[in-house]
Amino acid sequence: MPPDPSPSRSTPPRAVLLDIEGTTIPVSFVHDVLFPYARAALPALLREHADDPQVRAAIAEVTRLAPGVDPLTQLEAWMDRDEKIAPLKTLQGIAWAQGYRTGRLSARMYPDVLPALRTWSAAGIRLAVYSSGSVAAQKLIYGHTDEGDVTALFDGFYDLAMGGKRAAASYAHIMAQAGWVAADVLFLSDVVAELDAAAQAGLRTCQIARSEDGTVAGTTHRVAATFGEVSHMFGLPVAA
Ligand SMILES: CSCCC(=O)C(=O)COP(=O)(O)O
Ligand SMILES: [Mg+2]
Repeated sequence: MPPDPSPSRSTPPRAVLLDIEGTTIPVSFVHDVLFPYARAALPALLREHADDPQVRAAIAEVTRLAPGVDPLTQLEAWMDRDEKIAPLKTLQGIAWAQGYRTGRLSARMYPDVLPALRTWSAAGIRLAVYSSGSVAAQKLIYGHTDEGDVTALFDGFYDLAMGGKRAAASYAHIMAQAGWVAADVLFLSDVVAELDAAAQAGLRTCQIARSEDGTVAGTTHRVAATFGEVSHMFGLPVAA
């Protein structure tokens, strides 16, 4: 197991920054439920809500990034490649809002996540989210879980407005916005490239390798299969 490279590794982290897909929520929920829902809803959203200021701004951004291409065609191409592009993420979030509101969508969290987050939060560990999904979509997913609304656990929500998850500068921006010191913060993600970027910015890192998702454990970061293992590995309080 690689050592935790943080200079303050002997003390537990004071804050935890969390990826969503593959870390707190199964990849299958995002790919088999959320993404198809948005794909099916987007044509009507673009057709019927083109005057909504948020929709209009997102479509304008799609057109700026892909001039001369029909916006829906471009969005579908990005979805085919699971591209993390801000206007796509904004529009997906708007589409999901309706699904959550009507009760057709409810998020399944991994069973080890909430007990750990509640225990860490109760012990004063600060929690924040960093996902490619828009901040609105993050608040929706955690506002509509099978366990109810859990958004109050988090102090901050960060999305692609901070930059891409594979760029070290994005983590530096989040540290500045949150007022956190990088060495005090543990970043949890299933994706090694994201962990590499966070480590470059000075954060402590742990890969979450879920067997359900078939995540392949890397060799350059510490690896845990559950949040319970994370607690033991980093000296965080353990859920009862
Ligand atoms: C806010 S839930 C949907 C997440 C999403 O759209 C996505 O692309 C997954 O991003 P993550 O950074 O959480 O892996
Ligand atoms: Mg992920």
